[in-house]
Amino acid sequence: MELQLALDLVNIPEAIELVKEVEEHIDIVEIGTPVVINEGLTAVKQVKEAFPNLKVLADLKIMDAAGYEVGQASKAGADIITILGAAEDASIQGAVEEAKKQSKKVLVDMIAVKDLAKRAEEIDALGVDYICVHTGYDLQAAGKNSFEDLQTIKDVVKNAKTAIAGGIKLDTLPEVIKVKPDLVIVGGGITGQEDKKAAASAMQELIKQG
Ligand SMILES: O=C(CO)[C@H](O)[C@H](O)COP(=O)(O)O
Repeated sequence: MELQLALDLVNIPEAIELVKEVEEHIDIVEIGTPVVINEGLTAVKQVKEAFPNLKVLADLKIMDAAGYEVGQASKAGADIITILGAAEDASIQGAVEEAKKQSKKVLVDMIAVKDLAKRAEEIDALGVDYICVHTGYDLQAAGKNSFEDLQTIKDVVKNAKTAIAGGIKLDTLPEVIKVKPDLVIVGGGITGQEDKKAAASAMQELIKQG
């Protein structure tokens, strides 16, 4: 099980400072969608250059022109690129094809997908690397989470790794770990803490214990 730090509400220098604090406790650093919107793919490039030993995920949440966008993110140094589960199969296939060419990985974000089991099964057959259940900020605000959804996709996904994101904190992490995702994605649960290093370290420890 790996730990991904999601960076959403920072600029590039802040992202680099934050990763410095926690780098020994994380496996993947995510350049979040708001950061890419604000700063462009140069955020991916600069973070990858600063931390060549960490995997960098570009959270582009691709919906169309997938092959091209995966290509651009790959050029910038992303190791993993996200596409939406709601995208057309042709787009997901395009993303997978380009990622394979570039020796990169594709994570499918299932945010807003209604029939999770059916879509996860379909997407799993398209050869993606990760399928991620995700409660975004707008539904977190309404008190929702994806903990039950993780089991739903684990029941049908046979090939891809499974991942979960959305409001995971130290006190809810044990509930997530019980379902055994391959990847746990945490933003505010680390970045919103006074002692970010301690939060990341405690999460890493729980994950190691499985
Ligand atoms: O993709 C995202 C929002 O769309 C976030 O990166 C993801 O939800 C993780 O952040 P947090 O743990 O703060 O919810």
